[in-house]
Amino acid sequence: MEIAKEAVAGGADWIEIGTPLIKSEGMDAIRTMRKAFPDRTILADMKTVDTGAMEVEMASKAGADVVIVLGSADDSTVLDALRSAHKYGVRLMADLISAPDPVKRAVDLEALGVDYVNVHVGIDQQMMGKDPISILMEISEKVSVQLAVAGGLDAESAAQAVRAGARIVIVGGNITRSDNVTEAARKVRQSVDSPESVDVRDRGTVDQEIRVIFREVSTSNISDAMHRKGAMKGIHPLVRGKMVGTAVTVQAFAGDWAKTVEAIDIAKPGDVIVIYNESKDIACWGGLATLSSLNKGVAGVVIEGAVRDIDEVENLGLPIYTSNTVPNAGDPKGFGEINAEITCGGQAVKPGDYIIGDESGVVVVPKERGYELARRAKEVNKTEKRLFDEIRRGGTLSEILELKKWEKH
Ligand SMILES: O=C(CO)[C@H](O)[C@H](O)COP(=O)(O)O
Repeated sequence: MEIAKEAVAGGADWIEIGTPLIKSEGMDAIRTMRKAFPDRTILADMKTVDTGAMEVEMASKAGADVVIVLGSADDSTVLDALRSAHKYGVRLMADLISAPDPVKRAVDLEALGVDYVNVHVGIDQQMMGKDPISILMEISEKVSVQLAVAGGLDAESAAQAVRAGARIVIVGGNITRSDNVTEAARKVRQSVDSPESVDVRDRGTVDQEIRVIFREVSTSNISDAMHRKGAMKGIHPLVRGKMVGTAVTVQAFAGDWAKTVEAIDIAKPGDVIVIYNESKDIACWGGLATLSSLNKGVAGVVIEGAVRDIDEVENLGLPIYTSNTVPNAGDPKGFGEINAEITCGGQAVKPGDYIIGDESGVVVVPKERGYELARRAKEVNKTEKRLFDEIRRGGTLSEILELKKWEKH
């Protein structure tokens, strides 16, 4: 309710009751919003896939103005939902989420007579790098039904969406999980009203985008996004500093520092050297290796093993995370491997995996899930910012999360 009030203050015309809220609170969620916002359009995201007439009836009687049916539902469901919508005086929106051929389905749905077609990329799909704008552009050339658009939109993509032909812009997380909902809604409102004035940023390559996001989030956010996995055990910050990069791995053996130092020559700018050294009592890394790494633009070093020259490495400032420190080193004998799959801090690390370190420790993100987990960690980060804001207003974490209600039974 608070979020809805703040979003309306920022200029939202419609309030969408999202599917998770409907699943949690049922039709009461619609009734409550209808009562609180008599002059706003209430959109019930029922995502109806069967029994279209009954679900539209329920939502309309609870106070919805517009009800969402899945675009990929059978034609019989869409048609019966439409009959019910006409009977109860509400409008029907068909949502193209996960439709196998969204362009063709949009044409069909227009022919069936729906009031709106929603070009929607779902939250899980967004995490895999899908966005709705390109599909919207294609669809807007083929239909004249009013188009809505949803799927990870913010002020910038809202402007792109309007330029691409959307009449209704549905924004979820970038408003509801903002720490300033009114301001976030106001920015979207401005973009929708003056889309031509909004500049679209170049996000760079996927790897650049991943690194930017990992810089913005914490290792705790990433570990949450990985369902409590990914964190190295027994590895702590030695030289403090945020570290984001891709792994160059080293398997080293007790008393031998040849491969750890040769890895510096193989590393590219922005890489993190991740070392498993058999011994925690003989250092495989020190001041000279650290200075060499700085010359190569290495982003940081992680060592299960030992580091020495602590006064020097602290002055040099390259982020180093390790399990131990000792004064003595071994010799460069030449055993070991560079860029083999290793285990460091109890985590499997492959060359190219994303390695992120901060005050809480180090997490490993498999390279093939880099984009997805960066995006999911960002979502965790947004939720936490919102929770901080709510706790600042008074109350406790358990009250705000309704912990008792949601404990496992
Ligand atoms: O229906 C939804 C998810 O299925 C969301 O409401 C919709 O995607 C908008 O939220 P977001 O902007 O966070 O994607």
